[in-house]
Amino acid sequence: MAADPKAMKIEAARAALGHVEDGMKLGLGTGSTADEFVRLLAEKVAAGMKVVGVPTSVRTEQLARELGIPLATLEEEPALDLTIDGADEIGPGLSLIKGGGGALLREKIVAAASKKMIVIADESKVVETLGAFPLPIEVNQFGLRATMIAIEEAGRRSALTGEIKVREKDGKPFVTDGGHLIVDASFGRIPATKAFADDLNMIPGVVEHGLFIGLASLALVATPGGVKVIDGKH
Ligand SMILES: O=C(CO)[C@H](O)[C@H](O)COP(=O)(O)O
Repeated sequence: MAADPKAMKIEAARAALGHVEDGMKLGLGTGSTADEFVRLLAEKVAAGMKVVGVPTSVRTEQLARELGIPLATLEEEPALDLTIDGADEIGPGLSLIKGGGGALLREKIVAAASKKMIVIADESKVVETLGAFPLPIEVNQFGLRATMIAIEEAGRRSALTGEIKVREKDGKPFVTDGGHLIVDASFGRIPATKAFADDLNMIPGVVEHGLFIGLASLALVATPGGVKVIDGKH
């Protein structure tokens, strides 16, 4: 297989398609790798496969709609069979960092409403310890400074320090589909992932964070030598 990043994303997405069965209710992730899955799924739908997709972002909704995939909201289909999504980092036990595309809140809600979550990625996303990728944290706009201070304090309790900044797009604060802001925390390696995640969950202004722990059950990781299957124990 070529080491071209786009080709690797397509191969991971193609492998995920092998887990999709007729009649499934699917969570559709967000990002360039998830987009490749949506494109391949659309080909299957055009060929007669019956599925319903629940998108994790307005972006994915638009793509899936354009390509003719039948869609529902999570209100209409609150229990899903399978979610396929990308990740920014894949760590031990299939712990993940997500939110590089700013969709982490809906991605986590949809993954939690699914019997199974499969992560698709190229091998550059697999890490020994999460944290080289700045951790996206979705926060309420109200009380932003107080929330950022509380995030710094939570970091210090886990021996984590580093820059935290409000994500911008086109020179303005990036606003999520839910109307919140994203704070990216460049804390570096996060060994005590669960303890830090729990601490972040205690901050009232934190809507959700990009640490996904215990949600993914399988990762399909494209390498130049083929797609590697990682279960929850690597
Ligand atoms: O979490 C995400 C979006 O919120 C994406 O899954 C993550 O950023 C990976 O994206 P890509 O496949 O483009 O590398």
